[in-house]
Amino acid sequence: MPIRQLDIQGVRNLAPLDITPSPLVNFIYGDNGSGKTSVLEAIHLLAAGKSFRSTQVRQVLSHERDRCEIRLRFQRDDETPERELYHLRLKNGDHLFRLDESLLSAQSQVAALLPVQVIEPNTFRLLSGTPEDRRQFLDWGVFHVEPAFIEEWRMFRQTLKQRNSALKQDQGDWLDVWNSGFIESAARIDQFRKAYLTLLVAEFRKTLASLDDSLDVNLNYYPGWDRESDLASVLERQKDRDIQLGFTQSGPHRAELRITVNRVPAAEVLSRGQQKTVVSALKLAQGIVFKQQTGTAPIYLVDDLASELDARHRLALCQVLEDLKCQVFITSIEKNQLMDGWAPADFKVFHVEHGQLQEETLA
Ligand SMILES: Nc1ncnc2c1ncn2[C@@H]1O[C@H](COP(=O)(O)OP(=O)(O)OP(=O)(O)O)[C@@H](O)[C@H]1O
Repeated sequence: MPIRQLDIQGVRNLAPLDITPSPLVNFIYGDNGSGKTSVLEAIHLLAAGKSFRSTQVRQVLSHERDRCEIRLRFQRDDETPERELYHLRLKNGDHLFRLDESLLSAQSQVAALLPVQVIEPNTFRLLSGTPEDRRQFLDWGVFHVEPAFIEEWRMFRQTLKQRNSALKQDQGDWLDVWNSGFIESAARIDQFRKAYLTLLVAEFRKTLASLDDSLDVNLNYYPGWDRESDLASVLERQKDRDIQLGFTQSGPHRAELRITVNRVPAAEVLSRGQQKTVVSALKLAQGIVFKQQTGTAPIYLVDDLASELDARHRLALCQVLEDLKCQVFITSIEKNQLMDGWAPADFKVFHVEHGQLQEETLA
């Protein structure tokens, strides 16, 4: 799924840039504050519709400009023609996404075309963050390998909204109207998630072992309701409390991926570096499953590779990325932190200084 050409304008401190990345590994190095992360952030803004470090997209736009523009040409595989994705975002919040000459109505259309995975210094928050963070992680995988999932999820969200609205208006008698659709949709979402998890868990185990074979981490799926009961009985049992609270306490919107070590949440027992290793293994496993199911790998954005990882773990992570034969953009402060002990088969090096990005010619 490589990006063949990348053109960024108006993002943070970056001077307008237009580069032809390697279809495999791209090293980006430079001093603190030079603009390395901003390059990754721009790709993420187009591919995922948001920044991975600011909750407010507005912050990504250069102080000096009223808009940012990101344009890239990508190719799904060698057999398919190149296509162009374009994203325009104005300071007032207006934005658009375009594929070749056609406007796209939903960002999810871009996400489906250009799947990206991010490994960055705050990546460990997947373990310490909210159940919703882990649910979103799980659903990224389901969305990308099961085309029917997004529509099912949209329908479920709609039914949930209507059910919650009935609860808020204390219309308990109406709940049965929504319950059957809610339960059917919940069952389908649960099936999609479980099928995906079977694939993910197997790859996660192998990947974690190749990054660090001393870690023994378990993934447990909680569907969003008491596993011992069926959802219909749970809803019936919780009806009065749901009315009191004004929302539905159980269902696939409450699903979670529990990540534990000896039954204790991994975030409570693992060191920062170990947490980063586990989350990296999860994200790499998602890429491996994605490639198995679709024939092509996602693009990896690895920001500040060295943060929290020693040389051995860095090298192991890079090796998994190389084996996956995916396109990678990796940043680091020191060039040798990137290239020490690892010389991928095909790579380009870019240096960033005060927002200016230059490709280095390799001897
Ligand atoms: N909206 C903005 N407009 C212009 N400049 C900005 C804006 N937001 C941040 N900056 C500046 O742009 C630079 C962004 O740097 P970035 O985070 O990409 O650097 P980096 O090379 O990844 O640094 P580090 O190694 O410290 O993580 C910083 O110097 C920051 O002060």
